[in-house]
Amino acid sequence: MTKNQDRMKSHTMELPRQIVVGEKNINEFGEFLHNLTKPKKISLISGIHVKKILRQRIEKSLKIKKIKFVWHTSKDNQISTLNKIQKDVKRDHSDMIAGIGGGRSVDTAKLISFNLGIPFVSVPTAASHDGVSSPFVSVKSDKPHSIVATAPLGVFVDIDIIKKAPSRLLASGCGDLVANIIAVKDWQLGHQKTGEYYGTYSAELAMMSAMMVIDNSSKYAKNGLDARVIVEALISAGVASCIAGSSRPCSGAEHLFSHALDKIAPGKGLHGEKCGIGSIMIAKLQGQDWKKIIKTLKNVGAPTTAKQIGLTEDQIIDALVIAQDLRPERYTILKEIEMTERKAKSLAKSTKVI
Ligand SMILES: NC(=O)C1=CN([C@@H]2O[C@H](COP(=O)(O)OP(=O)(O)OC[C@H]3O[C@@H](n4cnc5c(N)ncnc54)[C@H](OP(=O)(O)O)[C@@H]3O)[C@@H](O)[C@H]2O)C=CC1
Ligand SMILES: O=C(CO)COP(=O)(O)O
Ligand SMILES: [Zn+2]
Repeated sequence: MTKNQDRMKSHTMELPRQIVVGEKNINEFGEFLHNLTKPKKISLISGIHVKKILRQRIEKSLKIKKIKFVWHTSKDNQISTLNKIQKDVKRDHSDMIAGIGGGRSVDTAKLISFNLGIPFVSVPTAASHDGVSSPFVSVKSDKPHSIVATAPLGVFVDIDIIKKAPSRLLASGCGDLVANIIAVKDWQLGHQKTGEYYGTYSAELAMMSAMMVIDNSSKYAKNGLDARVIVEALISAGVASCIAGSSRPCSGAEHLFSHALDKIAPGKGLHGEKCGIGSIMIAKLQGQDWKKIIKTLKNVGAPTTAKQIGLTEDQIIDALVIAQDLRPERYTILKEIEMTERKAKSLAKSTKVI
């Protein structure tokens, strides 16, 4: 095998075996699982709001297929919560796990699946970010970025549920998609400057998923967001990460900014909202059309200023200053400039983020 082929080999990861995106199809969840691996017992991980909405229909679909089930509640991102759920899931002796909900529940299922070596399926109930089909998990630790776990064996989406989720979550998903424009540009820069692997196909797939929002955003401003387009774009972005073997096509300096805010102002704003705001400022540093990013985010109802997500000027400035140090091995445009407080303030002001 040539050196390049070998490098390519090391850069790909498993992909979901089956992705179903339907409408009012939650009653077919049991059949989906039966066709996937014929599980005898499944551990269901969800939050309290989502469980209330879906419990009846999910249980009915499992009973029809004679799949036993145990529910587990994901209430926060704490490692202690995850460890407790993992201990309980282990006692289930199930042969499948499901993460049902937003990123928190899907991430919890993803990490427990990886730790216990039990396959999992992702059942996103909100199109809020691209972790739905990726192998990456955002764990709360001193390393504030995602780590590799395992991709879902299957992804099951009921668009009707996504549509009925709080609209803020769908807008947040758009922010995470727009971020790909910045991330790919940073990946190209890293490839030029350090010779790191650059996967054209996965980069173009990530760009395509971002353009699905950017090209349609004025239509969304008039007629509302198209949940199917956005969730399929997020799935494509997650698949792009799988193919790239890293979050590189979907995470550049704008994500470093978001992770910095996770440290500076935990709980303020959704992941995709912070990435969207970071995209505005980093686009300007990259010489990209940052005004077009503001227009897109406004069209989809995503925040474009610190104030809109309860952040102060100083928090934005501090996040820009520390961002690159959170992941020194990931080359981004922030490595090309010394981001002082003065420069950070001027950048945030000139893009109307503060
Ligand atoms: N793996 C990855 O690549 C990434 C992972 N993440 C992680 O994802 C999490 C953020 O995900 P995000 O989705 O933004 O936030 P959450 O998963 O915290 O979901 C936000 C809230 O929305 C609720 N919700 C979800 N779906 C519905 C619905 N259909 N109807 C009503 N309420 C609903 C949830 O309810 P309930 O409480 O019942 O769950 C929760 O209270 C963080 O933990 C972050 O670390 C972020 C980026 C990337
Ligand atoms: O959020 C992600 C991609 O959208 C994951 O990226 P990170 O690797 O920066 O956590
Ligand atoms: Zn993201």
